Amino acid sequence: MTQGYDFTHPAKPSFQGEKQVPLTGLWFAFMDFLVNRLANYKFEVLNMKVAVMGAGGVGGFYGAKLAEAGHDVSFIARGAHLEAIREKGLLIENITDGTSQKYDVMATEKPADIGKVDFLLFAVKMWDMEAAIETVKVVVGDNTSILSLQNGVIKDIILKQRFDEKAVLGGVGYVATAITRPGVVGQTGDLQKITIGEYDQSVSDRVRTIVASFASTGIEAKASSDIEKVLWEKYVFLVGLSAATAATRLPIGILRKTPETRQLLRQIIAEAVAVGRARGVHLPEDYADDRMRFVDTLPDAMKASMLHDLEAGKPMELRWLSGGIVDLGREVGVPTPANEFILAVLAPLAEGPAAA
Ligand SMILES: NC(=O)C1=CN([C@@H]2O[C@H](COP(=O)(O)OP(=O)(O)OC[C@H]3O[C@@H](n4cnc5c(N)ncnc54)[C@H](OP(=O)(O)O)[C@@H]3O)[C@@H](O)[C@H]2O)C=CC1
Ligand SMILES: CC(C)(CO)C(=O)C(=O)O
Repeated sequence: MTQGYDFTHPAKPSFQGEKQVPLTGLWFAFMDFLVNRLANYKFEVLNMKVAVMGAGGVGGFYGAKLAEAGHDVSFIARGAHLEAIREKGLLIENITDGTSQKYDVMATEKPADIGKVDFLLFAVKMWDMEAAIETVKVVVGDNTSILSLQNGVIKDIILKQRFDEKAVLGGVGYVATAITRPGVVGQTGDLQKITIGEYDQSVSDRVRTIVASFASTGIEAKASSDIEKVLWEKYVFLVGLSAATAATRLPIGILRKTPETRQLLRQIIAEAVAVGRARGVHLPEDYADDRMRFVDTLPDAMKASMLHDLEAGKPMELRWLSGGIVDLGREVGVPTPANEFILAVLAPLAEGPAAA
């Protein structure tokens, strides 16, 4: 089955570039302009066979949207959540406005039941990643595209090592979701964005298909010709938000107005920006200040998912967030003392309280 998508949809996908540094920025702005022109033509979006590894906050949400867009989606889930999805379907509930939508989807703990897919969406917590890769290998064939919406940049380094590098797309999801009870993914607020792109900076049909599919469901979907930069834009912010909220067990409101914690947050972000720049990522030199202005727009009560995990007695993604910046910084000789401090303070709880 094929579907034609109308790019006059209100949630029209955007292919415009992010704020760029001069010269390199001009090149990427030009590339994104071309993509934008291309995207204004209708094209056939093939129906894809999709597997979603991890039916939690992110996998459940974005996977359900792919089903809504008409794709054949199967979820790999486990435990009580799997049983509930099988019995009653997957419910996406907006906690803020009370709306909900039920999706009758296929769910299994045995990926072999699904067979080879066109598209694999990868969305488990980082501490589950290696085991999940082993489990899900069976759905990956020669023509399978793989997109991880996990946080950070380490996820794609791992995926490129474990699968064909060309299969891996870069992508970033902005949404605030969690499993609120078995079978139910709760979304807070109305933030729902996604940006994806090819690592070789080309504009492929698979990127256009996935962007158009998400856009058709109302998600603010974009393609980028500099996906590495897009990943780092979220990474530097999230490393700061995770570190500051988890280390203090406080939401962002009080942290950003207390001078000492505001300064710590800015330093964590500035170190991450310096690491990214030293690795060739096109982040502006003053990007930490840009991110602090963004931090000032967040709701007072907002906490990063890492603090939610800490409060729920789960492990944390500390070693891939703060720890990732420390490791990636060491590789290029950039000191990261504030990130090292956070890593040390939270490390005893990183594997969960049971390990402490
Ligand atoms: N939640 C959010 O708002 C956002 C999260 N992210 C990132 O997305 C990634 C996923 O986070 P999130 O969706 O919140 O995580 P969740 O814990 O909500 O979902 C992950 C799901 O995957 C399941 N799972 C893990 N391993 C397997 C396996 N081998 N077989 C079957 N199921 C498995 C987990 O089961 P179980 O519970 O039994 O472990 C859980 O249901 C993280 O990297 C996170 O940082 C990015 C943007 C926003
Ligand atoms: C900040 C947020 C909610 C944005 O998507 C996030 O990714 C997280 O807390 O892990």
